[in-house]
Formats: sequence, C-alpha cells, structure tokens
Amino acid sequence: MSPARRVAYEVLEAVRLDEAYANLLLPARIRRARLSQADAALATELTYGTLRRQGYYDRVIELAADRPADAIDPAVLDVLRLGAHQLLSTRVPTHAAVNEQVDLARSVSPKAAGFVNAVLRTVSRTDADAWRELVAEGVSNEDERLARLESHPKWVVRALRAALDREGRADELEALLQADNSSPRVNLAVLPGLVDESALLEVDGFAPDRYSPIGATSHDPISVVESGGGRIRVQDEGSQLAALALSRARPVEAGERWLDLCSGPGGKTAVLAAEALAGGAVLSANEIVPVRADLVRSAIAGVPLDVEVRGGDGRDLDAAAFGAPGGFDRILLDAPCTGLGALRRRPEARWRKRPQDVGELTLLQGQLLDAAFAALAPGGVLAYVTCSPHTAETHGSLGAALARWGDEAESLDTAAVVQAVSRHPLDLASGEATVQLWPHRHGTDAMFIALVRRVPAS
Ligand SMILES: C[S@@+](CC[C@H](N)C(=O)[O-])C[C@H]1O[C@@H](n2cnc3c(N)ncnc32)[C@H](O)[C@@H]1O
Repeated sequence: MSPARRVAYEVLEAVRLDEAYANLLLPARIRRARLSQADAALATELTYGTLRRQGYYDRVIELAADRPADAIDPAVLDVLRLGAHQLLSTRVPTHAAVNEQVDLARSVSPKAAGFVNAVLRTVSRTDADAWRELVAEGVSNEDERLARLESHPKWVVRALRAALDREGRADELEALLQADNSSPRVNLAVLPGLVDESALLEVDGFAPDRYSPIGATSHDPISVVESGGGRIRVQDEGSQLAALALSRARPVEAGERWLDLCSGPGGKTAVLAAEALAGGAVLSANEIVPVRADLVRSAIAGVPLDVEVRGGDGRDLDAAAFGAPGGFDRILLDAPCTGLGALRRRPEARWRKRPQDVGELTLLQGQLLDAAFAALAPGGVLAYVTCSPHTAETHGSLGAALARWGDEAESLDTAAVVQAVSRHPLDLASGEATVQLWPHRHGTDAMFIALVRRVPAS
C-alpha cells in the first residue's frame, strides 16, 4: 500500500479517535514517514479532501452499500471515504484507487476487504456528475441540497446563508461553500519595519498581496519563512487586516499601552508587536492556555520588543496587573469563536462543531467584551474580531455589548479604516461600519472586524 495513503488513513483515524486536528498532525506524520514531496502532496490532498467532503462521501457510500453510514465499522468507513475521494474527486485511476483501498482494508479490518472492494466498485461504475444527482435526490429545500452537495452540516449552511443575507448576498452561498472546500493558498505576513522588502521583491515568485499591505505570496513560502528570522510568518491576509485595523485606526502616540487579550498562538500579536515597535507603544499579551501562551512567545521572538505575555482568564482582566492602571489605549479581542470562517484550514472542524457551541461562545464573547471594554483608557479603542461570520458571534455579541455600554461606547467606521489600510479597495457590504471578509470574495478567512472607542467622560 502506498505510504501516502497509509499516512492519510492514520490521520483520519486520529481525527476520529483522538479528536486530533488534521492541520497540526499531518505535517508531523508526513515527516515521520519521510514522504517524498510528491507523496506528501498526495497525503495532504487525500486527508484534507476526504475530511472536507466527508458528509458527501458518506451519502455516496450509503447509496452504494445500501446501508446507513453509521452501520459501517468506523475504521472501514474511513477506508471507504478515502476511496470515494480518489474515485470522485481526483485523477487517481480507478483500478489503483480500488486496489490500494482494498489493501488498506486488509490491514485495518481483514474481514472487510471484500465489502470495501464491492462498495468501491459500485462507486466507480457511476460517474461523478451522476453521483451528484443521486446524492441530491429527495431534498426538501435549497439549504439541504447545498448541505448535501457541498458537504456542510445543515446548521452551518443556514448560519452562512443568514450571514450573507445580512449583506443582501445570499446568492453567493454556493460560492462560499465551494470556497470552504478548496485549499487556501499559503499566505505570508512580512512584519512591518523589520524586513528589507525591496530585496524580497527581487526574489523570483514573491508577490505582494492584493489587500494586506504587509502580505505576500511566494512560490516557495517555506524557504522565505525559514530565511526570515521570525519576521516573515505564515498568516491569512484577513488576520493581517484585523491586526492592522487596530494598530492603524489612528496615529500611534509614543508610550501608548496596547493589549492582545486572547492572543494564542500569537499570529496577530506578532503584527501588533512590529507596529508597536515602530510607533513607540508598549504591548502586552494574555492567553488562558499555557501552551498557547508559549506559542505567543515564540511568535514574537523575531521582533526586538519586550512584550509581557501573561497567562490568565481574560474575563478577570486587571489592567493594573499589566502595569497599566490607567487602562489600555488599544485592545485586540480576537475572541474564541466557532471558527466557521476558517473551514478551509481546519478540514474536520465543520463536523465537530455543534449548534449549541454558538450559545456557549456568545456568552464567553460577551464576558470578554465587557472585561476588555472596562480595561480601556478613556478614548481607548477596542477591536472585536472573530474568525466566524455567524451573526450571533459577530453582530449579536457586539450589538448586545454596545447596548450594555450605552453612551460610553462609540462605534468607529471600521470599514473606512480597513479600506484605508488595504492596498486595493475591498468589496465590502455597503452601509455597514463593521467589516466582514469572505473566502469566496476576498480569498481570506471570513474574519469579522469591529472597532469601538470608549468615550471619555465629559
Ligand atoms: C481566535 S484565538 C486567537 C488567535 C490569535 N489572535 C492569533 O491571531 O494567533 C482565541 C484564543 O483565545 C483563547 N481563550 C479562550 N478563552 C479565553 C479566556 N477566557 N481568556 C483568555 N483567552 C482565552 C484561546 O485559547 C485561543 O488561543
């Protein structure tokens, strides 16, 4: 059996049994198996593609096996899902896909080899377009059709429709779901003021991003990052814009106090650190999970700025403990959220999230918003950011907080700030002061960004 398929299967198994994150585990498994570059690419395609389209393949398998997916041994089901992906979404020849998966079945569950062979042969006898028609048969509405065909849980489809509908763009739902099923390009952040950008532009295949003024892509991102001394980092363009929205919301005055309240693993902290260094601000960071606080420390290692990273629950934020008794001038609250805006990157996430997570997270978001707002100095600015477009987590959490804060808070025109930061105009929802980015429209994660100012008492 090919080592790439073995690695892909092992990652699927760890996702199923140990709640592993494929994007973290796969690179380690590829290294351990010493896969060639070509095999590593195949293992990545098989793992990510199978996990993203798992709901769709399960329906195909149910039809081909004539039994519900949950009546199939979970290990055998993973073998079948990998096979269905190769047969329906890759150019792997049919005989290779079937034979390899039957070999895999023999090692995983020898008794099931005949069953795997029969099911995959049935899958292979119908072409991909005809399978789409079969999978869509019997749906009762458009959301269910899209959920089945684009392989998303129904509640996620409904939430994404509602978020697009708010912008009058519900007709983009299919494009968004398709974008969730694609692999994002590797995007780089060149920390501002710390790298000779003119030299980088000479590097073959290095190109500035369309929107983020510190963003870029490269034909060889790994080498660029390795040669960057911690000052060139992999980061989504939307995340860059979110951090810059806060640091560039208005000119920086030397000595300003900044805080990144929920900072792990530190991608945005690194951008803020570079910006703080350039403007003469003092940056602190907080993160509740100790290993993630360590990741923040590593993320900012390339920036020659002393940043205090503390571990603590952001809901108990005490500005004085950070040496800022007068409060912070800028706070980033990149809140814990469902992550429904980053489904491209976390292929298993859509199947793991539950609708009830939204209620728990909005409660936490509200508490963190209150703690952050209370820790702002008069006139200070808060950036509320989520990598979810779910309206309960975006406008819902923010709107409830604004209602609680009343006259003490002033919503800033975040859209104008982000447009001013961006290299090119962004196609944003008209009439909104907040910013919602989209994978299908901007090529970024679906980041939500809102700036709020604490009005000084008169
Ligand atoms: C969306 S992530 C932040 C991503 C980060 N800003 C970056 O760009 O790399 C949210 C973080 O909040 C942390 N977190 C969750 N609950 C928290 C709490 N009550 N207080 C502080 N941090 C919390 C999570 O551990 C997670 O690391």
